[in-house]
Amino acid sequence: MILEAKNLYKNYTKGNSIIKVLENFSFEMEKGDFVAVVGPSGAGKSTLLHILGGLEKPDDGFVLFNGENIYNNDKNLDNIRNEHFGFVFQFHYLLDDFTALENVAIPGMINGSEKDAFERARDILAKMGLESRINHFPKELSGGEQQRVAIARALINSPSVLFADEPTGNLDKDNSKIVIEEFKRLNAEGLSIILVTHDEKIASVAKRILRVEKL
Ligand SMILES: Nc1ncnc2c1ncn2[C@@H]1O[C@H](COP(=O)(O)OP(=O)(O)OP(=O)(O)O)[C@@H](O)[C@H]1O
Repeated sequence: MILEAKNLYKNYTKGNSIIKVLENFSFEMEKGDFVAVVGPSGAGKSTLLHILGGLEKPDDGFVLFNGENIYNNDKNLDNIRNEHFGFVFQFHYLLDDFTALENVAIPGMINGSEKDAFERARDILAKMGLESRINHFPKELSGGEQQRVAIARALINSPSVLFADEPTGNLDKDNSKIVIEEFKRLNAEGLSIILVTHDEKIASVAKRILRVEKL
């Protein structure tokens, strides 16, 4: 199993009230799986994705990556996140003053040489059909192109699991389609993907649908 959640609990407190988000939630994911997380607004989809991706600690329970408890120690968690996990969000968060190529290469410099990072970035962008856009700045790209650059950036350190939170939430129909095709291609190449969406049509491209309910 590449990713497992065991008996997760998560509450938030807002003033005097407690918002229960996860209660004894367990989940297993095999390598190469493609899971779409769907459910009503406020059901806890993003919270679950953040907990599974090592971005937010559960109140109780475990998250295991390749059998290892990711929240065991902070340094280990940083390593797992940087080396094995990739993230794509609804907004691309690209750096305005850097080109598409630089945006993708920069996080790749943590784990290798600058030259390698640029070569890998060029490669990934080319596979996404963005070869002619590598020297463009984010504002010179369409919404779909920007999001594909953000996906390329998430892939620069060759993650084993890609976490995506409403990656098409900000895109029109045509661009959503292009981005979703990209996820399908990456999954076909062996990447494990977990994707939050409220769009059933997008969820239908996944291998498996995980429905979360509001507690
Ligand atoms: N940091 C926080 N502090 C307090 N409450 C929070 C916090 N983060 C999330 N919540 C609450 O937890 C619940 C689950 O939120 P979450 O964003 O995970 O839901 P979601 O299913 O992703 O919703 P949406 O589809 O609207 O994005 C919501 O009621 C939300 O208001």
